[in-house]
Amino acid sequence: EEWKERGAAVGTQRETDASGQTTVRPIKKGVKDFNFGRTLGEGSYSTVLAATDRQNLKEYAIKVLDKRHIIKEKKVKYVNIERDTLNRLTEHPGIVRLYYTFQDERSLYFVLDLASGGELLGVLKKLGSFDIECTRFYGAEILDSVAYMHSRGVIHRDLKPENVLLDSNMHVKITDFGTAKILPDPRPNGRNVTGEPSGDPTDGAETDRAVSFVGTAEYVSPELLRDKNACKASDLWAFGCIIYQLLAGRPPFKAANEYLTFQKILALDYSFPDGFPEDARDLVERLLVLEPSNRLPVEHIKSHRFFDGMQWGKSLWRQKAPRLS
Ligand SMILES: Nc1ncnc2c1ncn2[C@@H]1O[C@H](COP(=O)(O)OP(=O)(O)OP(=O)(O)O)[C@@H](O)[C@H]1O
Ligand SMILES: O=C(O)[C@@H]1CCC(=O)N(CCc2ccc(Cl)cc2)[C@H]1c1ccccc1Cl
Repeated sequence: EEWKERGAAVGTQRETDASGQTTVRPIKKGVKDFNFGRTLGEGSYSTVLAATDRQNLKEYAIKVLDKRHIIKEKKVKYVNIERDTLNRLTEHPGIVRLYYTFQDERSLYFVLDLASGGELLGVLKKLGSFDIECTRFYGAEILDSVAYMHSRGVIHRDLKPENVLLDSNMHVKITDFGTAKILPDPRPNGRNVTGEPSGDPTDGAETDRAVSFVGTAEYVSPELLRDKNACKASDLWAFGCIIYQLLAGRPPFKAANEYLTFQKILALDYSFPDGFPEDARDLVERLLVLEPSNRLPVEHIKSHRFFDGMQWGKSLWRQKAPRLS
């Protein structure tokens, strides 16, 4: 049962011995169960390879981490956070799913959904910017995925187009949970247990230990810069930056270096290019708000006029992705 709640091994195998005694055990996969293919990308501590399961011919992305490098760089904590968050986020189409973990003497392996469409950032760079229809669709899928994460007590903390991957049907697959914040299980007494940002700035704050992580400069929220506290609303700040960037082709806060970018964020120093769509502008203005508790909560974002007519829930994920032109 332990492995089930960890969610890491999704398969089970049944073995019946001579005496007819059947035991059900989690499937233990290993390197030899896969044919490794092309390199999909490299991280600071990882290499991600395409791989095929030799039994069911399913294709996966396998993230390989070198143990010595992880230990040397003191990143063991991030490995455990990535595993724990992925084990919590197992029931949503917009989140890269973890199927198995295994290891050998040199490496750790995470067997993940293959997102063969690459990064949203790559598509955005190629097109320059998105039209309203594409921004609505990708905004909706990202928001739906963030809402699910928050309902499971996970704050991503580094949302950005680079971490929004695309699957073979060009639907969203959010990745990179090594720097996420896992909230203690929601307290029953009056806390906002639906996972909605209660706007309470200490909601998910890392009050128990010094925050060592700050996200990517352009998407970092003011509260993280000011009080070193990330909360669910910090992901909604990043979401606002992403909506702006999809339509404008650049993020709202970008300066010559990180320090100047942080100054712009803390001063809310940004402006909209001419022709920026009115409805989107109104939405972004309600998200890029310095006080986390004054940001539009998820349910209000879903009913904002920018998303008028959007089908939320399962049909969002069943519809065809709009052609990116
Ligand atoms: N599930 C996946 N499917 C397809 N490609 C992936 C998948 N996960 C990661 N990649 C690609 O592999 C590359 C490395 O990803 P990885 O998460 O290992 O490191 P990273 O988070 O990008 O880098 P860093 O660790 O420095 O932040 C990325 O460019 C990403 O686009
Ligand atoms: O939680 C798990 O899935 C197992 C549990 C047993 C185990 O030993 N590991 C590896 C722990 C670990 C983490 C970092 C380094 Cl550098 C070395 C070992 C975990 C592991 C195995 C493979 C891939 C990732 C992880 Cl966290």
